[in-house]
Amino acid sequence: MGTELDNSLLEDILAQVRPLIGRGKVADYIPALAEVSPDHLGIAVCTTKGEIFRAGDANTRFSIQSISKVLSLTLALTRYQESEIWQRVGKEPSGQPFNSLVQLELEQGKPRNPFINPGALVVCDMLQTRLTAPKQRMLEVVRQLAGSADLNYDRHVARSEFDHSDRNAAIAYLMKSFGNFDNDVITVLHTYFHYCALRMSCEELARTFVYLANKGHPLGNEQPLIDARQARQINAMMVTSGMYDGAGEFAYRVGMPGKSGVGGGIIAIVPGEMCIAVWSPELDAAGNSLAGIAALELLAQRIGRSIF
Ligand SMILES: NC(=O)CC[C@H](N)C(=O)O
Repeated sequence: MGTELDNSLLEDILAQVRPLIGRGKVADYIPALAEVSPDHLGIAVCTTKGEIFRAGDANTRFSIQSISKVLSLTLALTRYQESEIWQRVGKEPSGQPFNSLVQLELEQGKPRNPFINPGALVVCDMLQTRLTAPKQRMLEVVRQLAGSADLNYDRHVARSEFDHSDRNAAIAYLMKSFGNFDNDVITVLHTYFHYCALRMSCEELARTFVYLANKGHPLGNEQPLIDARQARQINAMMVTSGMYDGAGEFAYRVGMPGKSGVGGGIIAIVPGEMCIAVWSPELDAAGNSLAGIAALELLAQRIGRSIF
């Protein structure tokens, strides 16, 4: 075991990683994301008992981007048989950038996993089929999980991504050409971009995703969102695919299931114990938060946690 977890430990960790700001690059392929100041740095922890620890900009909301891919998969698991999902999307790491088209063509339009863009687009296509109002439903679920009734989409970010959607549109149309996409591409892109444009703080993220540390049980809720086995399976896929082409490095340095977004957020899970959320907008070459990974690495060392 290591140092006890408290707010001052988190403050200390942020002070240690702050000098890394300036070494990464804020995502600019979605212009609205480039408007965010690179100086933000926040961390929050939510334990399965509901204790919250925080430091820095833990309560500032930002665009969660691909962290939403975990939420869309979770929602799909509540609406579909598992076999229906896994016949359309795989469970293997891609070893490619999150928005790559190459593998998708070679593998007949079946995405490697639900955490790269093609996989998440297929999952959103499935949600579009089964939910009458997929954007509204997601908001209800996330507001409930985070305990924040005023959580919302950042329409400016969603619009900006829609205006620069050629690559994601190409991915969706390619899958449609292989028969792995049922709904209107533009409609599904719209849903997907809104999910990515959810604005949440580290504290809200840590509360929201603690169900993955708690056998599928959201905070303060007797009813599980998904079952314990499914929570374990999502964690396993986060280890292999949650950080794209940086998954190996992240497993090596941090040793926890993690999921990143190009807004600079990362969630990490210590099964049975806690969810940690970090935010620093500058990214490394794989599109993961540079200082965010460093903060998680330090925290894992200081509290002596790893799943390995
Ligand atoms: N890795 C990410 O966060 C990418 C999400 C982003 N909305 C995209 O589709 O490109």
